Amino acid sequence: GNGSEAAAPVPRVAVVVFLLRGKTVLLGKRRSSVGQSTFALPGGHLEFGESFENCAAREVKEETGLDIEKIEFLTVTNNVFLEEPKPYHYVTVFMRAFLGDPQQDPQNLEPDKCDGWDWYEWDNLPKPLFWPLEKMVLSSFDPFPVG
Ligand SMILES: CC(C)CCOP(=O)(O)OP(=O)(O)O
Ligand SMILES: [Mg+2]
Ligand SMILES: [Mg+2]
Ligand SMILES: [Mg+2]
Repeated sequence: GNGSEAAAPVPRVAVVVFLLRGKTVLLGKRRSSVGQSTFALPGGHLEFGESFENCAAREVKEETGLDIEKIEFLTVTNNVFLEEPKPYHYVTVFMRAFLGDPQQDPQNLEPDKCDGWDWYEWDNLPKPLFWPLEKMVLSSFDPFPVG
C-alpha cells in the first residue's frame, strides 16, 4: 500500500489503583470517549519501560495530586469490547495502595477527563461503574487486605 493505512490495532495496558481509605475506595466519574459518565478507579496507560508501581503512583499523582504508598499488585484482567465504534482491547492491571498522608484530599487535576474524585463505601458503590471494574465487582473481588 501507500503506507497511509492505519496500523493494525494492538492491545494496550492500563494500570488502575484501588486507593483504599478505611472501607472506602477512590472513584471518579469519567469524562472520556471510553467509559463516559461511568465511575472508575484512578489510573491510566502504562508507558514504555515503566514498572506497574511507578505507573500507579504517576497516574494517581497526575489525576488526583495524591501521594500513595504500599503499592502492590492485586490482579489483571483482559478487557475486549469490539462493539463500540472504536474497538477496545485493554489488559487492565489492578493495583492496591494507601495514602502516604491520610489527611490528604484529592484534587480534580484533569477536569476535562474526570468530573471529580470522591471516596465511596465498598459495600455501597455508585453506578454505573466503568465496565472493567464492574466485571471485578460482579465477580465478588475484594481489594481490601485480610484481617
Ligand atoms: C480506557 C482506559 C481504561 C485505559 C486508559 O485509561 P485512561 O483513559 O485513564 O488513560 P490515561 O489516564 O493514561 O489518560
Ligand atoms: Mg491519566
Ligand atoms: Mg496516562
Ligand atoms: Mg486515567
